[in-house]
Amino acid sequence: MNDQAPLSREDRVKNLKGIGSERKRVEDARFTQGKGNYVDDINLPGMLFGDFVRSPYGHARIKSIDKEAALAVPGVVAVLTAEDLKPLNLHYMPTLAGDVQAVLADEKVLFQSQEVAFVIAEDRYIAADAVELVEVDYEELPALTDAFKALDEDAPLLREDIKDKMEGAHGPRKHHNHIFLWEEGDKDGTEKALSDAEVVAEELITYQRVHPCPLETCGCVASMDKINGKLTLWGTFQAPHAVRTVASLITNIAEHNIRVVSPDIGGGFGNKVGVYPGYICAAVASIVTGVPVKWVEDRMENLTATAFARDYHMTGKIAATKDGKITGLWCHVLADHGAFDACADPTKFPAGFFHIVTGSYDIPVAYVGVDGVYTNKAPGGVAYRCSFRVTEAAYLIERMIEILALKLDMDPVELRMKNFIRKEQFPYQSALGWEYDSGDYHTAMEKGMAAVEYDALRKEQAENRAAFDRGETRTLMGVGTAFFTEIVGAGPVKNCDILGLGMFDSCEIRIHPTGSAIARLGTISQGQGHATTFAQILATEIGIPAEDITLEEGDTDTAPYGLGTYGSRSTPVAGAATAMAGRKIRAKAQMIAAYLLEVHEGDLEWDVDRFQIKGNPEAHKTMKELAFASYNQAIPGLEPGLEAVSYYDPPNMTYPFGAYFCVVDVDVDTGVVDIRRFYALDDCGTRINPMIIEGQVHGGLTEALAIAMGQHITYDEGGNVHGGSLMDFFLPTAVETPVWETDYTTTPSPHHPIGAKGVGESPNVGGVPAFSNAVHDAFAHKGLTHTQMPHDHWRVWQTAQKLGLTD
Ligand code: PCD
Ligand SMILES: [Cu+]
Repeated sequence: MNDQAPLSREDRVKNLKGIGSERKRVEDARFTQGKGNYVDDINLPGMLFGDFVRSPYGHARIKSIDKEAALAVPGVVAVLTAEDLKPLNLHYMPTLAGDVQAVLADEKVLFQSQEVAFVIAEDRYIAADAVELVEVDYEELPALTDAFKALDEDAPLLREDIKDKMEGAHGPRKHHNHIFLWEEGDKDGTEKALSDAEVVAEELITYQRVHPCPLETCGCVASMDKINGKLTLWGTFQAPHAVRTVASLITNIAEHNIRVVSPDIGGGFGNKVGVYPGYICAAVASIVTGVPVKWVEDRMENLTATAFARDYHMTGKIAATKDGKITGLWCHVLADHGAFDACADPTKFPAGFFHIVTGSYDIPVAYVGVDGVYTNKAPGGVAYRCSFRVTEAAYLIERMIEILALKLDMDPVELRMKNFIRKEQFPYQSALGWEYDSGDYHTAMEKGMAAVEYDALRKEQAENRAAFDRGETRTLMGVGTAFFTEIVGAGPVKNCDILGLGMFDSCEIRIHPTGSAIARLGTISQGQGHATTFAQILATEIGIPAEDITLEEGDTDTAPYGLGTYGSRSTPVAGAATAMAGRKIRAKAQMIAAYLLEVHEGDLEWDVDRFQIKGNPEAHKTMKELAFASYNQAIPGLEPGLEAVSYYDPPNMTYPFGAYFCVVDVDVDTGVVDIRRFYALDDCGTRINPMIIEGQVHGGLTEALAIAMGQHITYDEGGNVHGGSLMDFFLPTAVETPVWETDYTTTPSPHHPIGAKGVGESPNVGGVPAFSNAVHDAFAHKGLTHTQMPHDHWRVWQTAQKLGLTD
C-alpha cells in the first residue's frame, strides 16, 4: 500500500520518539542561542514603563504623598497612588487564599518594600529616577516580625482594613492578627495514642522563610487597544487562564476582550502563580493612557516583595512502641503568612496538602492543626518546587522519624522499613484522608540501600567516630536518608478549585491533512520542556512522530481553558488530557480505516502508527493516510477533519515517591559541610522522557541543597528584610553543587491513562530532609537532636561549639 520501502516495526517505533524515548529538548535550540522570547523582549511602539515607590518601613502610617517633584521630571507621564485606584475599586485585589491585598498601600504600609506608588514614564530609567522624587511622609509603627508574638494580647494591629471581620475565608478568626485555624484528623484519638504510648518524641521544627528566586524576575506588558476594546497582557504567568478570569472579574472588561499570553518563562518555581500589584498597575496605566505599559521588577524587588515560601513553625509529636511501631502522629503549625494571606493553594486548603504529613508510613491515627497569622512581612506562601506545603510536611515527618530513631536507639532506615505502607495496602487510605494511588516503598528503599552500600557506610561511620574521639580526624561523617511520598496532580474538581475554577486541565489537537499536527494545552512550560514531552505522549497515542507535532501553550486566545503549571500537575492532569484527546483522534481514525479497508472496526488493531486488519498486517492504513482521508469524504456523511479536545478531571491525585541518601563530612572547626555523595531514587510511574526527568531531578536537588544549606529570608525587629539580594541570598552555582546520582523504580499510577505521575517537585520534597538528616546524623552520637535550617557554615560551627567539639 505504501510506495516507499516499508520500515521495520522497530524503526517505526523509533521514528515516533514516543513515551520513554530520550528525545532531545526541542526548546533548547532557541534557549541556548539567546533566541527565547521573554516578557522583557516584548517592545511595542510608544510603550511606557512603570516602576514602584516602595516602603522603607515594615509597618507605618502614610501621612501624605507628594508627587509634584516626580511629575516635574521630563518624560514622567503619571504617578498612581491608592487614591487614584479607589474610584476604580482597584486599590485592593483578591488573593488566591480568600483575602485581599493592597495593590498600592492604602493609608498604611505593612511590610518593607510594599508597593506605595507607581510611576509611569517614557523609559525605565526616567521612571526609576522619578521614584526617588516621590515624597512619602510616614509615621513609623511598631513592627511585628515574630510569628510567635502575633497573637499576643498587646500585639500591634496590622490589618486595619479587616479589623472587624471576625469570620475569615476559612472560619472564625480568634485575634486581629489571626487568619484561620485549619484542622484535620482525629484529635482525641491522637492524643490518646500519645498518652498510651511507650515512647513519644516531640520537637519544634521550623522550616525557614525562603524564596523561589527564578532567574527571570516577574513582569508584564499591558496593552489596551481602545479602538477594539481589547486588553492584552503578556506576563510571567504560571496560570494564564486564571489570570484572564481574575482580570475580567476585577476590571469588568468582558473575558473575551482580554487576551493573556505567557511567552517564554525563565523559571517559575511557584513564584509566578499569584497576581502581583505590578500586573494591575501596568493594566490600569495602559487603560488610562491608551498606550502599552511595561513593568519588570528587579532582583531585589523579586526577593523582597513577591511570593516567599515556607515560614512554617511545626511542632510534631510522634508515638511509638518500644520496638518501633508508630502508633500516632500529632502536629501543630504556626504559619507565618506575612501581611496578606496570598498563599497559592487550592481554595479549600488553606495549608495546602500539608496533611500528607503521615508520609510513607502506615500511621493509624493522626491530627494536624494549622494556625495562620499575619506579620509585617511580604505576602506569599507559594509552593517553591513542592505541591502546596508538601515539602514542609515531608520535612517534618522525615525529621521526626530520625528523632524517634535516636530515642529508640534504632537505625532510622530500619525504623522506616518497619513502618512503611506495604505494597499490598495500595490504594491506601491515610489517617488524614488521602487515598495513595500506588507505591512499592520497600523495593525502592532496598534498591537505594544496595546502591549506596548502606551497611558499609554505617560501618565506615563507626570507624570515623572512633577516630574522631582518638583525635585522629576533625571531620564527622553523616549519613542522611529521606523517604518521601509526594502528592501531585491537583486535582479532582470535586475537592480542588482556585477561586471557584475547578482544577481540571485540557488539550486540543488538530491533525493537518499531510499527517502533522498541532496540540494546544492549558498549561505553560517555564523550562520543564513540555513542547518536547507532550509531543511524545501524543506520538505514542496517535502514531505521528513527535517531530511532526507542534505544541502550543500559554495563549488564552488559542489554548483551551486550563489551570496552569505548578504543583507538578501538568503531567498528571494535562498529560492525561493529552492522552485522552489523542484517543479520541484515534477512535475517529479507526472508523475511517474500517470504512476504507471495508471491515468492521472491531476487526482492526492499532499498531504503532497505523490500523491493520487483525491477522493481516499487510492490509493497513497509516495515520498519515487516515489524516489525509479525513479531509475528504472519508466516509460519506461523516464530518470532515480530525480534531479533538479533552478536558480532564482526574479521579485522584498521583503519589510519586522516592528514596534519597546523602553522605556528608562535617569539619567541626569551620562548620564546612562537604557533600561527598548524593543518591536519589525517584518513582514517578511511567517515565515519558528519562533525560528530562534526570534534568528535573538535578534542578530540584540543587534547589533542595540551596534551602537546606543556605537560603533564608529574615526580618529584624524593626521590620527590615535581610536576604533581599544575591549578596546574601544563597543561590548555588555549579561550584557548590555535588555530583547527583539518579536512579528509579517504576510503579505506574493505576488511574492515569498512561500511568505517569509528576516528578518536577519530588527532588525538593525528598532532598531537603536528606541534606538536613545528614548534617544532624553527623552529630547524633554527640547528643544533637535537632537544629534549625539552613545548615550554613556558621550555624554548623555553632552546633559543634555547643556540643563542645571545637578546639
Ligand atoms: N513521569 C514523568 C513525569 C514528568 N515528566 C516530565 O518532567 C517535566 C515536569 O513534569 P511535572 O512533574 O508534571 O511538572 P510540571 O507541572 O510540568 O511543572 C511544574 C514543576 O516544574 C518544576 N521544574 C521546573 N523546571 C524548570 N526548568 N523551570 C521551572 O520553573 C520548574 N519549576 C518546577 C516546579 S516548582 Mo511549583 O510552581 O512550586 O508548584 S511545580 C514545578 C515535564 O516536562 C514532564 O513531561 C516525564 O517525562 N515523565
Ligand atoms: Cu510547598
